Amino acid sequence: MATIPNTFCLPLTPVTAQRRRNQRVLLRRFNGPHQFSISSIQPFRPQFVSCRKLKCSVISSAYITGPDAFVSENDPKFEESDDSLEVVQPIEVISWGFLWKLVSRHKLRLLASVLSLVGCTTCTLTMPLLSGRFFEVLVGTRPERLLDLLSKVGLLYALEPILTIIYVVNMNSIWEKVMSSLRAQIFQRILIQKVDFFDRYKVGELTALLTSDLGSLKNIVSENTSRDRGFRALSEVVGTLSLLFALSPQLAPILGLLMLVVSIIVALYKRSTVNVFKAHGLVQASIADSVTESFSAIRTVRSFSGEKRQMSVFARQVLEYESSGIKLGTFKSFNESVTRVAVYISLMALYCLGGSKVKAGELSLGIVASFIGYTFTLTFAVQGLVNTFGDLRAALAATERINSVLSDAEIDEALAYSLEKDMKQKKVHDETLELYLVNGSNGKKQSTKTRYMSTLKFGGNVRNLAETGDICLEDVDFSYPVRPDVEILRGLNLTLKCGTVTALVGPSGAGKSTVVQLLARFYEPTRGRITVAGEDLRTFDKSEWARVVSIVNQEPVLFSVSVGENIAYALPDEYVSKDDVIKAAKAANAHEFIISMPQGYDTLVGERGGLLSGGQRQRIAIARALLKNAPILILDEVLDDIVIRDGPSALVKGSSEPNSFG
Ligand SMILES: Nc1ncnc2c1ncn2[C@@H]1O[C@H](COP(=O)(O)OP(=O)(O)OP(=O)(O)O)[C@@H](O)[C@H]1O
Repeated sequence: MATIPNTFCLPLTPVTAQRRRNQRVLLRRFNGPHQFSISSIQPFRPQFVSCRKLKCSVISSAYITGPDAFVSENDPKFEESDDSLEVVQPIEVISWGFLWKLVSRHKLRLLASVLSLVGCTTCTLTMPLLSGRFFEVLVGTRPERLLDLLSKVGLLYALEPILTIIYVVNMNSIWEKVMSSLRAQIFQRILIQKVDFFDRYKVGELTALLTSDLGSLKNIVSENTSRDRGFRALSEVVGTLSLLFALSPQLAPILGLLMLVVSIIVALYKRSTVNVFKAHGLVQASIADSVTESFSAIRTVRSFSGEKRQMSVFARQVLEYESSGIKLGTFKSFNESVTRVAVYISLMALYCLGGSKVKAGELSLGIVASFIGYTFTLTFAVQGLVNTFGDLRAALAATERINSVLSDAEIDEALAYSLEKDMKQKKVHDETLELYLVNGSNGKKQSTKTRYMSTLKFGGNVRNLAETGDICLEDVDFSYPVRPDVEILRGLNLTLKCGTVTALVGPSGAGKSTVVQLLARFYEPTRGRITVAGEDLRTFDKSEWARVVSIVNQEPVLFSVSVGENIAYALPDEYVSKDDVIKAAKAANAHEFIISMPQGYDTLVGERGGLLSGGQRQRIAIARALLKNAPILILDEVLDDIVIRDGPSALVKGSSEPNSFG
């Protein structure tokens, strides 16, 4: 494993006597391969500055994710792209155009769906007509053989289910494929947001976008392919009305009126329940939120005996859910009975008017019987159609929610470009990623991307620079985007000398971890710049930069896979041999405890690594960082007794394992 030219420790707070002793150990031990320096950082007294200034400095269309790079000389690469620095309008994640683009990729299935829909509707609408004829044959007013008529009815009964299968299967397949692409696109879109986006939204809210909101969109087709819903209901309503006016212009208005009344009733029902539905949905979401919070913080709940409190919070929400559910039920029952009343009135009108016309010989018995059949067809179809409109409205609201969260949020352009570049150059060999390769509908965005991608410096350079050059923070100011009026860093100048270990010390909240986040480019300075070998970090492809920085965080997070897989995550796009994993674990002094676990490297670590101790988690995180073999290693509050061995170079923080350093 290569040496670590730049090592940056961020450990020492609060600076207790014990820790001071540890620092000395650190110093003594590092007088070998590395030089060691300690920089101190003082908390910056928060100042309230004008937000206007900060807002203006954000250039959303550029790959520069903070303000303009502070470059002493004119950089031709920046000038080339000047004309495209105008603000790009927020791009809707889900638009009609994009949906159509996804749907139209399945033209054959679409054709099969349309043809089978026409077939199904024809069968359905012919049935009441044949029932009418059946009565006429029975009473002898129609000179048709009963067997012929029954064979026609039998044919329709056989055809309709077959066509229904073709229709439902194709519609579902198209929509499932569309939804998969959409889900993948939205997941990717969330993944490439700037880090402050994740400071703004709770995980539960983001999860809801991908689950319940996209679920509403999915339902618009998957729950509306049955006979009385969606396109089938629409085609039945249109078909029935046309047929009725052709059969009997005198009776048709009765059913036309029925249709109007039923749709008004259902629409009124929907409208009056909008708020109850909304409240119901919100309570449902907050139940999910509170369940996630209770279970993920189960140890905190236990340690404070907070079970009763959590139970009471949950029960309050469940009761709210129950009460909105009961209200919905009451509305539903009114809707059902009023609709029935409308149907019965229409039937009575049909019996009276139709009966008198049959008696007067103006209308055949078969037509009146068909009309009675069409009454039910029309009622179910209209009800279904209005319900489908309700679903459509829910889907539109969900789409609006997704768009409002994601369209205005700022994508981390630098990350998006490098990810797209990797995928386009097929650097990532994974067939499942094909799902993400659907271009959005915005061509302008594409051309802006391509232009900015060309302004990034050649990626291969980054590693060389990081291995040989100092890292300098030059006059850096920083405020977190969620609290733009609180300055965390002001005018910070710091040099991390190449080939040395630098420790940053300071009181809690001074901004040490913030410096780490800036070095990792999770955030960009609000003023000033960070350079490596004199080059502004913002001129580098973000993924390339991520490859040259390894971080072990204060609270390292592990994935709920095996220990070995967690270490191998250092190189997520590459094949990592078990030998390399073991070598890294040994260097991080983690090998012994790993092999003492029941399944060794295959032991599962649980959610967020919860089945391991904090120290074990950190050792695995260090092994992961070492396997990455990045030229810059950042340790943020690594436990005092953690020892890293790394071939000729090593970093020790803490002194409780005197024999672990060779
Ligand atoms: N994501 C964030 N959004 C807004 N403010 C933040 C965020 N993270 C940290 N802060 C604030 O920034 C300040 C500096 O925090 P930072 O974590 O850098 O301190 P630190 O020196 O590393 O502290 P410690 O030694 O306790 O870890 C604190 O006041 C903190 O509240």
